[in-house]
Amino acid sequence: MRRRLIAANWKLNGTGAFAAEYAAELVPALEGLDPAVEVAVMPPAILLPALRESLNDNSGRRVMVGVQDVSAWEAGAYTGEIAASMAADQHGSFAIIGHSERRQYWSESDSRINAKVLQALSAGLDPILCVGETEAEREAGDTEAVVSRQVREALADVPEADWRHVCVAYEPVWAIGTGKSATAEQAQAVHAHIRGALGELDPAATEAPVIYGGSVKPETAGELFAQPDIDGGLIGGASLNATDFAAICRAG
Ligand SMILES: O=C[C@H](O)COP(=O)(O)O
Repeated sequence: MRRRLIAANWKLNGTGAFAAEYAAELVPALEGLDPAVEVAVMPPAILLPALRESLNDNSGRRVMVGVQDVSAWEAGAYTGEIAASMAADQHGSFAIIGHSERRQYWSESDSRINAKVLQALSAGLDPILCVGETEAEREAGDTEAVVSRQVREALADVPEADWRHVCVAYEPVWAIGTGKSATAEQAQAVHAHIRGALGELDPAATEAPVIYGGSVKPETAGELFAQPDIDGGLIGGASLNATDFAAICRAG
């Protein structure tokens, strides 16, 4: 049985006070949630210790935390970077890697993303690798080729024993923050294709969860997560409201 994961990506939002209020609201709202559903929140890295602490204060230990990016390097003269091992040291469990905003605004290449995935795995973080096509690529009929390339290159050299720690997020770029989610059928088709691409890399990789991100809302989550190859979600805007995020977790 594959893992099921609902992850929040706060992007560039939040403060210590927001983290405290969020934890106090989220933990009771998740009461009774199916224990098989993993829940993780990725605040800006500087807020990770505050969020972890606030979750613990509210007995919210089942909610895991993580970061939105890690450095491709382990240590050294890389000003402004945060190493995967530092996030793990602060009790992070996950790292979003290769988000389309990082690919777009920081020109992250598949090979740089691959280095980050391998850093995360060796530090003991579970990478959530983001892949997805732009609107122009979809219109040109290139969706499958684009996500196949991203999966193949970003997940090169993953050790066989580490596949159980890898998660892929399919995030069509045209659906991120636009209010225009992929339909359940569109997403399911790409997820099935991604699973095939994972299998070509390594038979053990087909068990990696593939989650969907892009304008997921409490009202749309149920239909998306009911698809056979959609194992959860990576939630941006709607995750900033703890009540909405908890409702999305319940649909997982
Ligand atoms: O990481 C999350 C995704 O970019 C989705 O963001 P969104 O839910 O605001 O569309």
